[in-house]
Amino acid sequence: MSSEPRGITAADWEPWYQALDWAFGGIAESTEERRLWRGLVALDRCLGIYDEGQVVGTYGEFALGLTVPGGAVLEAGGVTMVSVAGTHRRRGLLRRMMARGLAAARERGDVLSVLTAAEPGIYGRFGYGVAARSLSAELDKRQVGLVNLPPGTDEVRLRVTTPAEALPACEAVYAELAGRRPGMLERRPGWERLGLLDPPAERGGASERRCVLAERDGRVVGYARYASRVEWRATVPGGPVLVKDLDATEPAGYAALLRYLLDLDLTDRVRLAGRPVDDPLTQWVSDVRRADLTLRDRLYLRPVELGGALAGRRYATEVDVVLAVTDDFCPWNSGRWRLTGGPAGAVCERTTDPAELTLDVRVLSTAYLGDATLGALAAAGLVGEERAGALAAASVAFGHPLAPWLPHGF
Ligand SMILES: CC(=O)SCCNC(=O)CCNC(=O)[C@H](O)C(C)(C)COP(=O)(O)OP(=O)(O)OC[C@H]1O[C@@H](n2cnc3c(N)ncnc32)[C@H](O)[C@@H]1OP(=O)(O)O
Repeated sequence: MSSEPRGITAADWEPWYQALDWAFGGIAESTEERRLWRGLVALDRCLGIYDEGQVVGTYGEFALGLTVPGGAVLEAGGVTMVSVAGTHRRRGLLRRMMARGLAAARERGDVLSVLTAAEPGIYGRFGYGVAARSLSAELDKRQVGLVNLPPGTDEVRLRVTTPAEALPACEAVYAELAGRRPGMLERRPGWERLGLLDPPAERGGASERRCVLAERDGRVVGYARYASRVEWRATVPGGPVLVKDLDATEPAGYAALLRYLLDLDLTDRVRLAGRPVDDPLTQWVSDVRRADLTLRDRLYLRPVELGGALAGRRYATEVDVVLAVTDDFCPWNSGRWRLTGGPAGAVCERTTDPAELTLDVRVLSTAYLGDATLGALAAAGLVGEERAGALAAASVAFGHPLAPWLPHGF
């Protein structure tokens, strides 16, 4: 076996993807979805490991642009389609593919690498930290209502249409949000089609997806894509409203959409997944205990070039701090860095000055978009403070008013 990863070509794709499918125990996706991912993946970044002509390892990447605090969009490789054949596991094949992938990302000039993990235990050893978590909720309509809705909610006009017809308006809303909230992905060509995926075989008895648009003063200010599954128990109707996407550029639009989803007849609950952890619905539900909120890991991130990553975002307050970072997997990032910056921009350069905060790259990754504060990470024993006061100042500077959010998987 040649255990060295190599690039693949279009001709390698089918057997390569078949190996991925087997390693996952069946990906169970529609032809339409498979075609979409094939069109979006950066084939020239995909790697395979072969044993006597058989694919035994796969690694793919999307070319993404990720919003960071302050609104800049940084180049980020989105690691995906990672697998090793059951016959070849725990021999270091994944480790080799990750090392090769990150070395190529560095050569290309990517600043960040991101992924969503099949299992949380896999990627920490490669320097990835959970940079954005997500919330799911199930609102029992008999127990949970909405209170304290924002002014203007009653002026919002709602219009139900198809996801295809509404797509341009939805994309405009998405683009506005993506510029504001860290963790969101810039909409590059082709990704808008994610919103249209609705294969009948994957509906699980639910309706075809619909789209409801929220309009105020003639402008679309939000949308929800949803399906419902009406379940009759004898003569009593019930069942969930399944919310796929819910995005709005202003609170009134968001509230009106949520109220509409809760008011749909013949259903008894509303299920939302992959929401931001600071979702406004947590402020509006009348009974937060019965909203069944669950927190999950969502976006994993690591810097490819630490200096570029820290200089690429902005900071809530002025900051001047020397970070001593360990990075065993990408040793070019290890060492001491002076970060100087604030709301207008930042510089991050190597320094020989004494360390003020010490931390591993994985911990820095968790604080990078503002999901966890450096203070909270220090309280967990993961950040060391060598200069009194450095932690509190840096912790505030790294924060962001909106929690980071990855609205959809990749
Ligand atoms: C971004 C994505 O695509 S996520 C999808 C990941 N893929 C899957 O889950 C598909 C099913 N699983 C697999 O294909 C394989 O088990 C993989 C890809 C997860 C791991 O591949 P392997 O070649 O066995 O990993 P490798 O031998 O390089 O192990 C590297 C390290 O990760 C650890 N590791 C591997 N898989 C797991 C896991 N599922 N959970 C926790 N730790 C893991 C190994 O123990 C090893 O630890 P060490 O560094 O302390 O020695």
